[in-house]
Amino acid sequence: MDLRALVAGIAEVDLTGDAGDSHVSGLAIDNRKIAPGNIFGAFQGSAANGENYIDAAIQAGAIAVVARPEAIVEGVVHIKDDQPRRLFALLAARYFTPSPSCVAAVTGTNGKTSTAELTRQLWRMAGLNSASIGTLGVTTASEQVKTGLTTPDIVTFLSNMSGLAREGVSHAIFEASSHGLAQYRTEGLPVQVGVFTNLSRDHLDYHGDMESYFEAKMRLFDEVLDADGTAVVWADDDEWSSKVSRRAMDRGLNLFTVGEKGTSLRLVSRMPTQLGQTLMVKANGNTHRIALPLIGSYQAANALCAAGVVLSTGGTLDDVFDHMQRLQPVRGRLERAVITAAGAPVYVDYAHTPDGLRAAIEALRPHVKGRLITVFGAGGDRDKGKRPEMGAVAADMSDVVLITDDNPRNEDPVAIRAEILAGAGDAQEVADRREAILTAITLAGQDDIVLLAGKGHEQGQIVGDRIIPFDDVEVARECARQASNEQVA
Ligand SMILES: CC(=O)N[C@H]1[C@@H](OP(=O)(O)OP(=O)(O)OC[C@H]2O[C@@H](n3ccc(=O)[nH]c3=O)[C@H](O)[C@@H]2O)O[C@H](CO)[C@@H](O)[C@@H]1O[C@H](C)C(=O)N[C@@H](C)C(=O)N[C@H](CCC(=O)O)C(=O)O
Ligand SMILES: Nc1ncnc2c1ncn2[C@@H]1O[C@H](COP(=O)(O)OP(=O)(O)OP(=O)(O)O)[C@@H](O)[C@H]1O
Ligand SMILES: N[C@H](CCC[C@H](N)C(=O)O)C(=O)O
Ligand SMILES: [Mg+2]
Repeated sequence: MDLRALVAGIAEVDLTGDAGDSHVSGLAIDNRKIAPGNIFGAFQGSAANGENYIDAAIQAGAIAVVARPEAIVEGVVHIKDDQPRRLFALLAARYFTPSPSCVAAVTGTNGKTSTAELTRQLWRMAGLNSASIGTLGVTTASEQVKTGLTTPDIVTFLSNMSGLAREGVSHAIFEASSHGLAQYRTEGLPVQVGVFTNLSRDHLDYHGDMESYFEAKMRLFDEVLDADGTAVVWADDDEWSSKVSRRAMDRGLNLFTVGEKGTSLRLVSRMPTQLGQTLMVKANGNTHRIALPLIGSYQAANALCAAGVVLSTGGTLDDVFDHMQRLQPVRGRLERAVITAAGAPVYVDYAHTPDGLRAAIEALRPHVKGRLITVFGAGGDRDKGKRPEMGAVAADMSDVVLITDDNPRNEDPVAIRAEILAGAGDAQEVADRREAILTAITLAGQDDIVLLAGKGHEQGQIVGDRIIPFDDVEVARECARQASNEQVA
């Protein structure tokens, strides 16, 4: 495609001479990734100003630069816009084609990865070639490739979407994080369904306050979703659900509400069983019984949101409810890592917000006869205000709490732990995560349950710029072996 064709109808650009005839060979938002013939997107970011790299991008062969009108672009085409990220996304979407014919997006503080993964599974069980893009990476039926972020940058996102379509994927769902939405990382391709799971405290370091955080999420329904699309809304978030539904209705979207207060899929009752739960769900006037093989009300919520997506994209009630009974667990979400020699199950969960921690503990509580022992920390370079709140939730709802490290990044781990401890009453502090896990496992008796929260599927502990290999599930198994050997010795 030449530059003239790429910008036509999207941007007003001065293409005097033969500039419009240049062949566009790709797009990049980082000058270090520019190849000859690329278009460079120069954006002002939170750590750097991309406009400072315009000259370097041109040196590397950029033929055009998308940037604010006031940026200085010399010698190549300047594609000017006050919102360069938005305009760049539109050009990238025209470049990276085709895309899967059916695309859905999920936003919310917690439950995005789970809802995306469960939707992918339900589509697949319906015989569709499906994929998801999110925290776990790009996932298809046969492989998983990490991207590093929940919502990848726009070039990675759109190039992956078109790659999936070329491989035959017809149905794709992606996680729209608030950072991703605010930075226009997922624009340009048609999105038929948007899901809202819930909103609670997280990422206030970036968004400032809850209203701004909420508004960032609402871009999904206000702008990203197709005008004739469907909003699947979890109806039981008392503070935010009705606001989301109203936004969706104001824009004339189809509304599909799910939950105890939902009307499209009404959760009538929920009974925990040993390895899962029985849901009674009312839809189209009939009540259906679903044996969901996942524990915890939060997993029921995510599974019902996933059902909402599939039902909004052509699935039938009977099929979807039947398939829900065969869902596989999502990696690192209430994953049972091991049962200790004493008989205590050890669960790994990705809870990294106060509300997530509450949800994970509530999920396990019906299964605890003795004590619930919770081990967790909080990530560095992230919202500090959530730390004492997480401490308070863990202390109020667990019988024993061990505070440890979770990705300190560039912060002092001692200070992070102190901030959690400020809300956590008489919680114990065990700095080293492996030692904390071993302590919990050694403490746990046959009626107890251990919860290792915060890292879920993660494979490393981020300390400064280093990533030290660390997998909660593996470490739990190793510690269980060690504790058992020490008992025998
Ligand atoms: C705060 C944040 O969201 N940062 C992300 C964002 O940075 P930014 O746009 O502010 O960019 P910047 O680093 O300030 O640089 C500005 C521009 O200059 C360019 N640049 C920069 C340096 C250089 O040498 N050359 C160059 O061209 C950059 O490519 C960028 O376009 O875009 C970058 C490029 O895609 C990301 O790498 C970066 O992720 C950082 C590492 C990060 O930690 N992000 C986290 C907070 C994040 O995005 N998390 C969300 C939510 C997680 C969840 O709750 O699920 C996610 O979606 O993962
Ligand atoms: N519907 C829900 N309601 C409350 N808590 C939930 C819900 N779903 C998940 N959680 C909690 O949040 C954790 C993370 O879940 P998941 O990975 O699905 O969320 P996410 O929104 O993708 O998170 P991230 O923002 O890191 O991408 C879970 O391990 C669980 O503790
Ligand atoms: N996507 C979330 C993941 C947090 C996971 C936790 N282990 C941490 O490092 O804080 C974030 O970037 O805030
Ligand atoms: Mg996620």
